[in-house]
Amino acid sequence: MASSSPLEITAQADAAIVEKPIPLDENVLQKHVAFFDRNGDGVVYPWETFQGFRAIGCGYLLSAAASLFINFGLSRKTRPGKFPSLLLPIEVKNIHKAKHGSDSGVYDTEGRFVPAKFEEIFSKHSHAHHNALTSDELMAMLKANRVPKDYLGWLASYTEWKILYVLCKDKNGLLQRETIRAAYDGSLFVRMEKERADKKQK
Ligand code: HEM
Ligand SMILES: [Ca+2]
Repeated sequence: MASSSPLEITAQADAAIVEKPIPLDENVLQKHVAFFDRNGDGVVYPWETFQGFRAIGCGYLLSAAASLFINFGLSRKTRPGKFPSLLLPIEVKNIHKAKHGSDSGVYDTEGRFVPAKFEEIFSKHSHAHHNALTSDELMAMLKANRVPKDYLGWLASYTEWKILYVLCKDKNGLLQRETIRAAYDGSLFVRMEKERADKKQK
């Protein structure tokens, strides 16, 4: 095995510590969703959502349920005009229109990343550890974000965060800050797919 030079090791460590700022004019919510646009044509069909879930290691049942639920729920909101399409396409460029209530506010109404809101997740809710959420802390955050009577928003937030937690908690049951950060811009999904493909090859 080739050994890394001290310079390379320092560079790797720096990359792990320093969070690269994302320019505010970049649409981070579109990046979150683009992973699921498997053929890159700007539209996410239910079978692409399914393939994306499978690619990051979810079982058939969860992937099937998620793709129906997500495309059914979001297609109409992102489509131009009044008429729904039976193929349930989600238009990536309009994904900000699919935002729901009772969320963290980390994506603004245009789908940009709001660093102050991201910091708030940890300043308000991570107590046991500096940069990670326990399962209980996550639940407390979801409850704190709830807008009264916004039941669909509660359900949407609950599923988003619970799936993230179940798939990506570490061996101590913690959802790390870095994992959450990478979920927002979708780089987490790319990494999970690659890790899974690498494992399969071995
Ligand atoms: C394993 C797959 C996925 C996970 C773990 C996941 C997780 C998340 C998380 C944690 C949030 C942040 C919510 C907040 O800030 O309170 C979020 C937001 C969002 N996700 Fe996903 N997501 C996944 C797949 C998808 C897919 C396939 C779509 C659509 C094609 C999608 C569309 C959205 C939208 C529109 C939001 C914004 C909600 C809002 O801020 O109101 N996500 N997701
Ligand atoms: Ca597509």
